[in-house]
Amino acid sequence: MAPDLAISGMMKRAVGMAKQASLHSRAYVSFLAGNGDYVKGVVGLAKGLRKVKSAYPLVVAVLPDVPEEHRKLLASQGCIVREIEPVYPPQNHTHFAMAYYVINYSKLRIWEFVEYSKMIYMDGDIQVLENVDHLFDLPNGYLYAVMDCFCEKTWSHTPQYKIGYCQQCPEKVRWPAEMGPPPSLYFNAGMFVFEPSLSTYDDLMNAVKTTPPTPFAEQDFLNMFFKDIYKPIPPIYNLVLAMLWHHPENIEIEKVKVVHYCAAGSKPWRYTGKEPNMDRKDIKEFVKKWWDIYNDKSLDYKSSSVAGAAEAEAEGELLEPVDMQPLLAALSEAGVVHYITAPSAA
Ligand SMILES: O=c1ccn([C@@H]2O[C@H](COP(=O)(O)OP(=O)(O)O)[C@@H](O)[C@H]2O)c(=O)[nH]1
Ligand SMILES: OC[C@H]1O[C@H](O[C@@H]2[C@@H](O)[C@H](O)[C@@H](O)[C@H](O)[C@@H]2O)[C@H](O)[C@@H](O)[C@H]1O
Ligand SMILES: [Mn+2]
Repeated sequence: MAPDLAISGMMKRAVGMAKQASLHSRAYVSFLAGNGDYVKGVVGLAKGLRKVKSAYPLVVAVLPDVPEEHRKLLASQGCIVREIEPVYPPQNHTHFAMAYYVINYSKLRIWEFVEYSKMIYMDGDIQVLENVDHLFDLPNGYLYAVMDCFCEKTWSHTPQYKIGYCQQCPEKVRWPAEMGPPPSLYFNAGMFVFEPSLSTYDDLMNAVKTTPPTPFAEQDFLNMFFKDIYKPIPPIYNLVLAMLWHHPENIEIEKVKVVHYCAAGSKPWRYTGKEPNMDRKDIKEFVKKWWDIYNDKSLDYKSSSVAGAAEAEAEGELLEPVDMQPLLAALSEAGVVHYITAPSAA
């Protein structure tokens, strides 16, 4: 092959690697605990992100109790599996809205994933229907998430539920002055855009040790902790399904990009249609969308090395390992200075 062609091929690879490396400073991240069926949710999310051609990988923070078989399944779907240690809130007699919520405090470990400059957290019961990579370009320094709704029975312990107040419709039942200031804007912790940081992580770990647990566990805690830098984003980025029957006026269903199957009975992999609201046409359609993605074999992960090598083989050009140093030197002379230097050959 003529030298200039060889160089251009190597240039392409170098830029590709640098792009890939710089892309790697961003990732989606989910969370998996236990040996139950939530792994299906995370596999579904991995396939959904592939379907919308997201440019970023999906990291999955797994607790030690996630079996090897589930970790292998996630890796086979292209996920980057990272084991984390559990995080427990201080002991007290709080009744969580759902008993299992206590394990959700372990989500806080993702602030330690500082090899990524920006991440989008998504619960395993979330599905992405349209590409939302542009959220990574939101200005740094804030936590972005969708406002939650206080109208489900799970909120019956709260003053806002008792008086029928919800931040989704603050004019409908006004917050009475005699009850002091209305609650701060409150986000659903099933999806949020954040920046990993060791100092924030340390502050979170210290704060969680001294903050009495409350019914919505880590979601309440995260809302307290990030109160001053929380920025609401539109509900199309995390459709908490209960919004469909409590606040349909706030939802443009055809514009929904991310669906959060958090309403009781709405987890697609356990769906029976028997719980309240689960026989709704829109719920059935969202559950079907989830299953269509989950069952779509064309969305299974084909590892780039396998796929790439197969394509290269097909093009009669086997991918040889390339010494990137001369190229990176050439790139730096050409002013492409922000590349990640290839690992030294030694
Ligand atoms: O047994 C469990 C329970 C929860 N989760 C993870 O914790 C997240 C939060 O729990 P869930 O979505 O059930 O809470 P909801 O949003 O329904 O309140 C899930 O999406 C999973 O990612 C898990 O992996 N195993
Ligand atoms: O551990 C607390 C959880 O609290 C949140 O779920 C709730 C919340 O959305 C309520 O508003 C709904 O009424 C309820 O159904 C739903 O389960 C998060 O989605 C989840 O990730 C996790 O933080
Ligand atoms: Mn959830």
